[in-house]
Amino acid sequence: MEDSIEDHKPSTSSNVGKINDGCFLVLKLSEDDPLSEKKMKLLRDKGFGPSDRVYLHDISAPDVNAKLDALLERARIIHLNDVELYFGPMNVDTKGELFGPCNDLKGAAQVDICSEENKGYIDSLKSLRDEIVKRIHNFGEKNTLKTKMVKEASDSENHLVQWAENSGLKSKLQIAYVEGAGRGALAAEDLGVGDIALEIPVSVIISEDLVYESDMAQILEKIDGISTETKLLLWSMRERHNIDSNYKLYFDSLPEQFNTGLSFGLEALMALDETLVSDELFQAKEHLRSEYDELFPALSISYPDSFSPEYYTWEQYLWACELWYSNSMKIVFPDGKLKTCLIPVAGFLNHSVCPHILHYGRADAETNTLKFPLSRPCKKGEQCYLSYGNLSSAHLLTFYGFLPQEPNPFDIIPLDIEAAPDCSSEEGYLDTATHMVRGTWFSANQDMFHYGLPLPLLEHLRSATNPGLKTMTLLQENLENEVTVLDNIHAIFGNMLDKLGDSNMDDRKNEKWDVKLAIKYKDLQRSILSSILTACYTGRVMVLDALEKCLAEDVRG
Ligand SMILES: C[S@@+](CC[C@H](N)C(=O)[O-])C[C@H]1O[C@@H](n2cnc3c(N)ncnc32)[C@H](O)[C@@H]1O
Repeated sequence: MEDSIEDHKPSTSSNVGKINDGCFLVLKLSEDDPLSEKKMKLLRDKGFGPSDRVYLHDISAPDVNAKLDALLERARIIHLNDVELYFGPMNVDTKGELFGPCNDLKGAAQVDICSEENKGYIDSLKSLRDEIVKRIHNFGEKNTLKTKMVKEASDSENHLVQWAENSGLKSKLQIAYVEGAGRGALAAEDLGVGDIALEIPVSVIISEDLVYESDMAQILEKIDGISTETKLLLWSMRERHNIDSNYKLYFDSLPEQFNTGLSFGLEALMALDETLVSDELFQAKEHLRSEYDELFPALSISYPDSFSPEYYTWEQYLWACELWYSNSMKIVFPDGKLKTCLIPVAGFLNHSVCPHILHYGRADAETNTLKFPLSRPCKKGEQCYLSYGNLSSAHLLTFYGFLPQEPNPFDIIPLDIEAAPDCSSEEGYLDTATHMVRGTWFSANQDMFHYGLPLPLLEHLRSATNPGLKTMTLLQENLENEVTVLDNIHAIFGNMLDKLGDSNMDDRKNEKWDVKLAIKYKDLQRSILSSILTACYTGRVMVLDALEKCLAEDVRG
């Protein structure tokens, strides 16, 4: 899984403070946040200062909602990542709506964390906390994915859980086979915000330490420039066949085949032609093949005892790559080191765009365990989802071999346009060289001058087409410019859609898992592009209507 630590580390420094005039909550934007300047601008636009306080004595029952709205709005802005920041202001400026489900949850969870740190002002904090939990609950109700259990866990999963429990695992989850995702973890009881779904002893986690303790370490040290990840990969290729391995039950529980994009056959690759994922997949596979060729057969010839040729075929190398790409997590250990790990039992957690578990990734030094706390409730029997990070469907397809069921706000289509020199604009967030679009269904603003399209892109093209024009006005020159901008966007994305070809020509009867997935991905990309074209079309109708009115008024004088 992705860099869980970076993804899940709150970018705030949040605090509960006390001075003479009372006890207060502060949500500060971290100075280390690379997006701090843009976020600061957004905070200012919304009327917030850099470190506003919310005094707890101000929070009386009827008032709690207004206070919480302000805190949440602040928290949401602080938690924006670059993609959300690019699209976000459009949502917030118009309706004060969500930036995205995960961001909203992060905002709420972060505010909630503050409340637990304080001993005084219990009533105020309690009412604030209750309201937050209520909102998280409502949010969860709207974002529940139905899981169909296919069958109960088999011996290999049960043995693994038993082994981990013998080493101290505490689990409130039940492993089972779920429809469309292999194994998954279901809540064994009703779980609430803050409950620990899993607590995993560090002793069962597979990390680089095991490589250093093995006989391979000395050989691997001699290889120039070899990464820790490759060392782990090579170690796991042999360890999976070691009948005396301490991790035998873990390796026994892994699938024989991973079915990620890296294993796509020719037909599936052809079906992906002209999609965003095509190049990414091709390059990833080329890269892995050249890495493999650099190491083998040389290592097996020089050290046949440690790198037996039967365990180090290309197919097995690819299997290990898929294992590490789809199952590893980055964890900060009690010694403070960030390590890429395989985590038995936690590896059964599936991903969701709207997950239950967001904040994990730092082992607890006191208990020497890794905890997976819930950021939103999960009812008994419901599947408990983890966030693998803010990942696009292209990435999930390539490295994990699935596409999320829910709309994914990180499914963006990038557009490389040089930023026009004069398009820095008054809006801090617009001075970007990388523009992008995503499905217009994520946009809260489909009105004139927005059309559900990203404002930075529109502003860029407006300025590039007619520099110095006062945009977003109902004046003739501006409206004519607007038509040109919409036509340009339509041409760019219409061309991309054409390249994807006719969906009726896709081989939908094909039974192969990879071809099916490839076609599903292509359909997704088509629907994003179609939504952009529809936005341009309806936008054009709106603008022409306004232009007609404008010209009629001019004629009337
Ligand atoms: C860390 S493992 C999770 C456990 C996995 N389901 C299993 O049976 O081992 C990651 C893999 O689970 C599957 N997966 C995760 N989330 C999924 C989802 N939302 N839908 C379908 N498959 C998913 C993908 O095959 C992915 O490569």
